Amino acid sequence: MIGLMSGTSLDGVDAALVDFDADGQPALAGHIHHAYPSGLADQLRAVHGDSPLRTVLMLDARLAEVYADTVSALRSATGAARGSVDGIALHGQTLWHAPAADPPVTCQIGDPSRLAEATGIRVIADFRQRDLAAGGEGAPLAPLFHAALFGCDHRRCVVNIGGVANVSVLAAGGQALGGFDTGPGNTLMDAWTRRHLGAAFDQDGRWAASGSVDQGLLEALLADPYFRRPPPKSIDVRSFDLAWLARYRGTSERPADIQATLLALTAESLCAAIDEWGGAPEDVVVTGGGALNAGLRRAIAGRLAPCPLRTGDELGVPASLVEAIGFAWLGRAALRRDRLDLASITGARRPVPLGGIYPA
Ligand SMILES: Nc1ncnc2c1ncn2[C@@H]1O[C@H](COP(=O)(O)OP(=O)(O)OP(=O)(O)O)[C@@H](O)[C@H]1O
Ligand SMILES: CC(=O)N[C@H]1[C@@H]2OC[C@@H](O2)[C@@H](O)[C@@H]1O[C@H](C)C(=O)O
Repeated sequence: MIGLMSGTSLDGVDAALVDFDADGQPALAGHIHHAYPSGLADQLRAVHGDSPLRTVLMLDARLAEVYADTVSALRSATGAARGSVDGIALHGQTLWHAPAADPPVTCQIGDPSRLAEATGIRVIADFRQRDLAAGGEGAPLAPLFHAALFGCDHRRCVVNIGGVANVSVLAAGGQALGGFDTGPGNTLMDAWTRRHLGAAFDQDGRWAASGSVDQGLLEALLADPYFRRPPPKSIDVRSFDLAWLARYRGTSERPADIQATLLALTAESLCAAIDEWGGAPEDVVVTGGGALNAGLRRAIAGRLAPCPLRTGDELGVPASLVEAIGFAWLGRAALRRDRLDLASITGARRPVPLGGIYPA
């Protein structure tokens, strides 16, 4: 199974070729990262609720081509024959996520029909829709595969730090007890870095480390009601953008101090959520692109101590590939027609099958 994940950071596509044993344990057989072609991330970032349908449909088709190129590059890198791949589990690109709207909606684009046609491999997509239809938030879906990948004999939290950060709460024995979005992951730090340094991200939080946390601003940001709302809960990445930051920020702060404060915001909101709803874990595993940020890892580890912080890599799963492997896991579940129980995570009313199947 191939898992394709393109997340809210808009940095490109993570692709994982995954084999499963009879118990559903994944083994990574190969992977690539395919950066979005120049300009595409900016086009995606510019989409908003009132964007013309034409713009959205063009991006839907364009992304399917990018995903097909990604699958082709992964097959070349691994030598995987078309016939040996059971399917492509496609997350797609989230454009809009509004579980509290009436009716609730979530939108992931990247046309699965075109991808099936271009690759000759069946595609499994639209994973979030059925959960939403069953009364769930539609996100996060990660706790189920976090349990399969990282469940163990003690209480554990698994954190994904992408554009948005989410946490999964695992019981001793590995069962997923809960999971929710904790708030911003890398999104605000990335946006601030793009604005002031013209770079995609703040490598290892070095720029943040050159500034000082503005405690007053940090407290004001942490007073946003989202952080105190009990789960189930999930967010659109735009809920925490530079316009949100501008509502709290004075005009005189140094940009590096703001960056230090944004890094502290990600770390503190995440750790406070674990304190409150994490079930007193014996360790915390960090995954996602944010796990590669040494400065952010230090801030989280310092705040969680003495509870140990481990990375996905330390446990044998590359941190930046967990979501792509996870979607392969969800693709396998869809082909098996498993009904997945997300009641304690997204709030879905009953176990439902996730994902639509687009035959080759
Ligand atoms: N060495 C590094 N230093 C700092 N930040 C890093 C580093 N490597 C990766 N990142 C961060 O990780 C981000 C990419 O993370 P990832 O691929 O997990 O996001 P995503 O899958 O788009 O997000 P989501 O989980 O929200 O869907 C980059 O935008 C950057 O902020
Ligand atoms: C709507 C949407 O795309 N949500 C993503 C996003 O990225 C992180 C966080 O917000 C999480 O809720 C989710 O992705 C992961 C894979 C999930 O569903 O668990």
